[in-house]
Amino acid sequence: MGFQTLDDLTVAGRAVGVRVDINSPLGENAELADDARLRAHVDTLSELLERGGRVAILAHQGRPGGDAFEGLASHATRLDELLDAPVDFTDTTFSTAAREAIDDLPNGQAILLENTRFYSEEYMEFEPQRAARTHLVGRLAPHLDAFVNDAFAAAHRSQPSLVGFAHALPSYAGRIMEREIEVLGNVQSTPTPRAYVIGGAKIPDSMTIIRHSLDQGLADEILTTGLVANVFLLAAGHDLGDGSADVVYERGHWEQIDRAADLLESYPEKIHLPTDVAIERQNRRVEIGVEDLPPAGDEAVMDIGTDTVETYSDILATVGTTILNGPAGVFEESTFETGTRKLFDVVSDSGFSIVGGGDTSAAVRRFDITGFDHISTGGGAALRMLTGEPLPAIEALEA
Ligand SMILES: Nc1ncnc2c1ncn2[C@@H]1O[C@H](COP(=O)(O)OP(=O)(O)OP(=O)(O)O)[C@@H](O)[C@H]1O
Ligand SMILES: O=C(O)[C@H](O)COP(=O)(O)O
Repeated sequence: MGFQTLDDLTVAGRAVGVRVDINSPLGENAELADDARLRAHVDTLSELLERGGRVAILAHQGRPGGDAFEGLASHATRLDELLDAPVDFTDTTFSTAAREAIDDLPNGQAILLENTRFYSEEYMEFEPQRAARTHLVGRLAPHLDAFVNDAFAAAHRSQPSLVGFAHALPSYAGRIMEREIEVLGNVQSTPTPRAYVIGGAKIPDSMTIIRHSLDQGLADEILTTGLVANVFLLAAGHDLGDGSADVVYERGHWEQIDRAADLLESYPEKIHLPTDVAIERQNRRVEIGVEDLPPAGDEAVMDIGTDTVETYSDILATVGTTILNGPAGVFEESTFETGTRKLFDVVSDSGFSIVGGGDTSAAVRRFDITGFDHISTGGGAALRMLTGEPLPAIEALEA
């Protein structure tokens, strides 16, 4: 690995800035609705605190203008509960008060600084050298002895707190970052044959993963589900009816049908499409074979069907590794959760299994499925890593 880890860092008595990704779903009153990302960082934070570090935690929440763009007070309260050491909060990020609070931190105690994206520069992307000259990094770095980046889920952004500190201070990968790079960056070393189960709604990213994994010889089987499968079914000449076609069209994915058609032409034996699908008819789930498409009126394809789950399970029983990204259907609705629940269950029992994606992880938690070998904390970051794209925050750690 071309970067240093916590094993290389002298912690006791030193002020350590730690960038985490605790960007989380919020409830109606802007309170934390899911603490999974906070729990994921407990290992790194506890280790630094137990080793006597004075820990200043940096994080973002939401995007400027978005619904989830809120402060981090409730995140601090939850971190304080999750960690054995006290976690304070300051409602500014790099003001005099915030910097004094860092200077005054006793050994083994932490403070969470306010949402980094409250400051305009943090929502811009820079080269590390330039990011080091932003107000956020420029004002905080002199109060820190070292920087730890554990925010793998945001590693695809070259924003100041993610790449600038790495230029200004001795820098180290946190435990999440280390493990994600080890697993997602070494897919080529996992047991073969490999199946990629690709679903969900991020069609362009999914097409890129499928193309990359097949062209690089990483994938032996591609099992398509979710909206991704709908695009492949359209590319294969199936008429999905107005309901599904409208969804693909409204989300601007119409041109992705050509990419799917090219993939089917290049790899006809490796790419698998659903043989049956679930549609909504009079508020009930009805399964139909793809030969019976299109459904009536604006009925939309919302899930894969039972036969497809069985066929895919037979393939998964023969592989050494499965990489899973994206739910198999609209799992948020109980009528259409079956495909996702059953298929995820099978994947969790098959060889070595890697799961990535925010909604995918949410589905894993919702159905309480255990047994996966690696559940990535990242959505976009995991996707990019799986397609072989460099991630700026990791590159900054390696520089
Ligand atoms: N057939 C379908 N029609 C419409 N939406 C679908 C269908 N199948 C799955 N979805 C939707 O796909 C969404 C999840 O897709 P997405 O690609 O965002 O997952 P993810 O990769 O796990 O998440 P992220 O990349 O955001 O971290 C869910 O909201 C689900 O309802
Ligand atoms: O949730 C995520 O994917 C990360 O926290 C990055 O958030 P962003 O997509 O708003 O940059």
